[in-house]
Amino acid sequence: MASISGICSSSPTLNHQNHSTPKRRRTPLPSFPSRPKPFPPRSLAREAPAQLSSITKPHHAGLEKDSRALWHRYVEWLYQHKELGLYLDVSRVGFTDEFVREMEPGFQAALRAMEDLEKGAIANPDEGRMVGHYWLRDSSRAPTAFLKTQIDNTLDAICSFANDVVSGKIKPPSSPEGRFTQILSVGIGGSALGPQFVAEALAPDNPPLKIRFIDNTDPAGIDHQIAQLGPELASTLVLVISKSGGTPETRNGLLEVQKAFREAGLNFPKQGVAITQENSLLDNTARIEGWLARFPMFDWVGGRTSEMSAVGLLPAALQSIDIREMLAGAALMDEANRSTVIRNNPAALLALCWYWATDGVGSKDMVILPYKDSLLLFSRYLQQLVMESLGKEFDLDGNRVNQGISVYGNKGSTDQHAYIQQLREGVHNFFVTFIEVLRDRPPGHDWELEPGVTCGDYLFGMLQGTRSALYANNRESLTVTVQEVNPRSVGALIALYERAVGIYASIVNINAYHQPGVEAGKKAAGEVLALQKRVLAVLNEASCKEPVEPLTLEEVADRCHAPEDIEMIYKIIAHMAANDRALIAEGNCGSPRSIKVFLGECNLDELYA
Ligand SMILES: O=P(O)(O)OC[C@H]1O[C@](O)(CO)[C@@H](O)[C@@H]1O
Repeated sequence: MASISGICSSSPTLNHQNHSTPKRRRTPLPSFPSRPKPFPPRSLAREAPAQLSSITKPHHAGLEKDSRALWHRYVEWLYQHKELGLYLDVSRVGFTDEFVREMEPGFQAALRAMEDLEKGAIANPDEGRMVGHYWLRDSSRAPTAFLKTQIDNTLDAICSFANDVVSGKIKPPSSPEGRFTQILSVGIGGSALGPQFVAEALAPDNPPLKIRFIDNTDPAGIDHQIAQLGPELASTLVLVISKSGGTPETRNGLLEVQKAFREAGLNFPKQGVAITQENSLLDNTARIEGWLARFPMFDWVGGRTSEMSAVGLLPAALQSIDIREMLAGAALMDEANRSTVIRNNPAALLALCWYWATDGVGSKDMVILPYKDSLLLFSRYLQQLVMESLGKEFDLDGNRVNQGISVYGNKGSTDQHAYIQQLREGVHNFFVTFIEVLRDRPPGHDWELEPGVTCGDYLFGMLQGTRSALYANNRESLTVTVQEVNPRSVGALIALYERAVGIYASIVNINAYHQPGVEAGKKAAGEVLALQKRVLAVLNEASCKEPVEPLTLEEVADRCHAPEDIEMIYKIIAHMAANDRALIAEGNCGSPRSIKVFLGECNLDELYA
């Protein structure tokens, strides 16, 4: 059907790479810049601490280098959560006692704001919403009995559904195996990143159901996931996850999966599960079509803090991950984070270090380096949690602040052989968070690959060596240590960062719980697709003429009444030409003015519609 001529058959301009390292404005900083004034915390606790004057970094020559003094600082500031076996070492961040004193009133106000938030205050003023992800792991804190019951009932429903699927009580309609063997999770952003991180961190080597993800509207990526499932599509449970129930990428993923089911002669509704807000488009579709199950996503849980809702818990439970342990770890961490003493409150300590390291304006990037393969996706998970929460143009008073902290990372020691060279010696625009896991392997599995040395000792040595080498060059770092990667520690890590983000946002006076910037891109994407429809209509009209009338790009733009959109029209045509779309583009894509375009087929129905 498609006919392409000229060299327009390969799209010259459309491939924009997604880099995991976000681009950011580089602000030249003197080696020890003045601290900006901390913004008086507002949001919920509106009182501005009177003594928050300018907070300045002392003009000493560098970080503490005397090893005894450093050891003293390490011991003095080391945070330990005994029950969780979690430590936070902030000794390699150079904040001073004076800085902590000056920040104290701001932190107290932020902690009061957090207390109000947990009691059900409208903490997301723009959207008029409560922010209740903390209730998910301790429903007794929910502000009403109704919400408590909703949380408890949903958790019970998740556990019972997962048990029934894993045990084979709930069966796929036409699988020879007689039980579900695969999960295909369709969702994006907060509806994918938590489940991906947790699956990578905690799924057993042979889970009862293996999980794979469609988290984009990339047709090749979708095809790949479906092809990998092969005949097991018949025993695949499809989780469609979307809080709003209307996200285009997720809708497209669903439509593509439904098409694959039709082509395989399978009955999609009997294998489909929706996780979404009540009465969303997705919820209504699932209800009307009679999908296998539906689980609620609550209005008061944001996408990026939804890992402990059905969004994260259902996929985890289906992989036999102990979700009650995850919740327990998060609840213990939440409790610790309610301390009003900064040094006893790990989330506040993190926020304090972020403020110090980034001057409270995001002047340095947060590099997350877990020394454990299973925590590989933690940095990607945190990228959304931190950047979507803190990356805001305006503060709560409407001042333009362009806040945020850029997050990237991968894993150690792998990154030693990639970008650590630059961290040690290159541009000084970051601080590092090491994630250390004390237990190398399950007990009884270790062996010495050299006398007295195990593989895990090497990993440990690499972490310690990198930390020391960075510090020696005045590069600041934090270290979070856990005993092992298990549901409890992963729950605690998620809770730690969720709260640190909330506290930090309060300190810099921004709304951490909305994402107005995302809408601009979504709206623009919608406009491009609308323009594409107009381009097709104009081309159809010209192509239905006798003889066919090939059009230049200028002519297409004029007839679309969109001369200002000519570049976008060129890109639309190049994209369609590269994709066999019954479009004939003659000329050279490298010289857009030479292009003439028409359709290989004339659609009279559309013309006279
Ligand atoms: O769960 P939904 O409504 O499909 O949204 C997915 C993601 O899209 C965003 O709204 C941003 O576009 C995220 O905040 C969210 O996690």
